[in-house]
Amino acid sequence: MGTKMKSKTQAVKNKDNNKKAVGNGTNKEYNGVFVSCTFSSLGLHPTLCDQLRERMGFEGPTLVQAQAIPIVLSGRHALVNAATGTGKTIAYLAPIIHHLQSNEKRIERSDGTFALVLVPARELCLQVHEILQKLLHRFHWIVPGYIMGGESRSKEKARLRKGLTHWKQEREDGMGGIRQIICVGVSSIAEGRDGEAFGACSHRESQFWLGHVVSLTDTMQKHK
Ligand SMILES: Nc1ncnc2c1ncn2[C@@H]1O[C@H](COP(=O)(O)OP(=O)(O)OP(=O)(O)O)[C@@H](O)[C@H]1O
Repeated sequence: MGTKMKSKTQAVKNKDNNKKAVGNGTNKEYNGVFVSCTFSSLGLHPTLCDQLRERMGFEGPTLVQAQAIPIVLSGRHALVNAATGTGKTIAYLAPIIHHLQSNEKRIERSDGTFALVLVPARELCLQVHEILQKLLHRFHWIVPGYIMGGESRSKEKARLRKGLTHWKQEREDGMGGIRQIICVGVSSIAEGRDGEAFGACSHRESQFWLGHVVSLTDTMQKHK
């Protein structure tokens, strides 16, 4: 990430909030949800765009992806609020992969964890992990993993010992060294704490917050 971290969170509210992207990935069937630009025009790496097309079957971005991806790529914090099923998962995963693969010196497992995604449910954790595995097919040096309650602790320990560049977990602990934090379903995670801040979201909407802990470029420089 070449830009300096800015302190303000950029709020992205999908104007077409009621329409869902759920489907087989064929853009033409979902007019109003998709925009006419391409993933590469948003600034994403060509290989990543290929993966989105070939592995996921996505020919172009949804509206929320087109609105959020350039903001996240620019290094700003973002709070994205849109109807469920509008494609928010790719809106935060694609920029993370873009940044992690963009360093001249490939990151290694021993460099530690760079990004953490906090999700409110086990099922979602597994879904996000599955998407990451597909998107990372041609970026084999970026290793995804997950930690969640009810799993074998020894397996989790073994995964952590080997090193995870990108991992998801259900709870917030052990965050040292992480540069990007994504909270999915912020209102459910924040419930009982400062949940009121997100009280304006209706039940048909969900949101994620993505924060840059420090500029990833600065971190990468240390490893050169
Ligand atoms: N660019 C795209 N082109 C075609 N289909 C897409 C695109 N982006 C996402 N989808 C599909 O849309 C569906 C919903 O995406 P996703 O789960 O990311 O939405 P979401 O906004 O994160 O939903 P939720 O708020 O429920 O977590 C999925 O089936 C996904 O494969």
